[in-house]
Amino acid sequence: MSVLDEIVAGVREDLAAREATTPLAEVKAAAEDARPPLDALAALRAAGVGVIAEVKRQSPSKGALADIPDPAVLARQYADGGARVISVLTERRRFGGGQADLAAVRAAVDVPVLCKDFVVTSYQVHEARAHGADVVLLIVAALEQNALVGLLERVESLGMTALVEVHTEAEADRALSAGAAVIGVNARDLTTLQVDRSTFERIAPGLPSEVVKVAESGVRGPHDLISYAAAGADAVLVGEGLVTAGDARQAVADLVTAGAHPATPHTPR
Ligand SMILES: O=C(O)c1ccccc1NCC(=O)[C@H](O)[C@H](O)COP(=O)(O)O
Repeated sequence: MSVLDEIVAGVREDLAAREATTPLAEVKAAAEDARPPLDALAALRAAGVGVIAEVKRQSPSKGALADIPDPAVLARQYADGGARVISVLTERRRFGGGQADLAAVRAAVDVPVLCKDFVVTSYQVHEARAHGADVVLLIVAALEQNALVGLLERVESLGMTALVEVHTEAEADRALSAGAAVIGVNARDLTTLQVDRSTFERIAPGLPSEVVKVAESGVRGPHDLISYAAAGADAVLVGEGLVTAGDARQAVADLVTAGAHPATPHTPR
């Protein structure tokens, strides 16, 4: 069983427990009552290379990364530093997150918020919206094509944006045929957990120019953002490099400055 399979199996168990206590109708009603979603697509299409800053306590590859007792505090630092979107890892078993983190971050900032989880059913999409998500991650490797198409439609029908994550050219083709407008190329191989930044350089040039391209994983400082920008990134998604920085606001601001610098390559979408 791959790491991804193990994570998804745990997610399904946790999901079954939530479904047993909170019926879908209740989650849908909460989603309808939630503050309307922010336009993350517009935010990601803004000039310069944007920063998606992630609330990440721990990970399968690194174990414990940061004690984050109040994700709202960290999210405010990210927003003050100029993050365009804030990503919240809501998976519990391997990342130490939860839906409550998402709701806390949503209430604390005015930028779009990404629900970063291993979404396999529409229940989770409604749940994400109910907790204030504006963007939902869909990982191609975790989904059959019919499920990917259905979940993407569900995300968009609720007014949110789907960030569709790929690791290979074949997955990128599936994301495009599902209709993804925002594609994240994750440099972390979900089998070995190794980060190889050249994955983005290999896959991004094959994506249509109108697709928003997000480089995920492996950004440890402005030089990595600039390399990803040179390969066509519109945004970078950063977790470890920010949660382990002494000053999260400054670490985001340094990336944002690099992303906005006239010498940093970027083609407006
Ligand atoms: O981070 C992991 O170890 C990991 C393992 C298995 C599946 C997903 C994983 N991470 C999720 C992410 O995509 C990253 O949190 C995100 O891209 C930020 O990466 P980084 O800046 O390298 O922390």
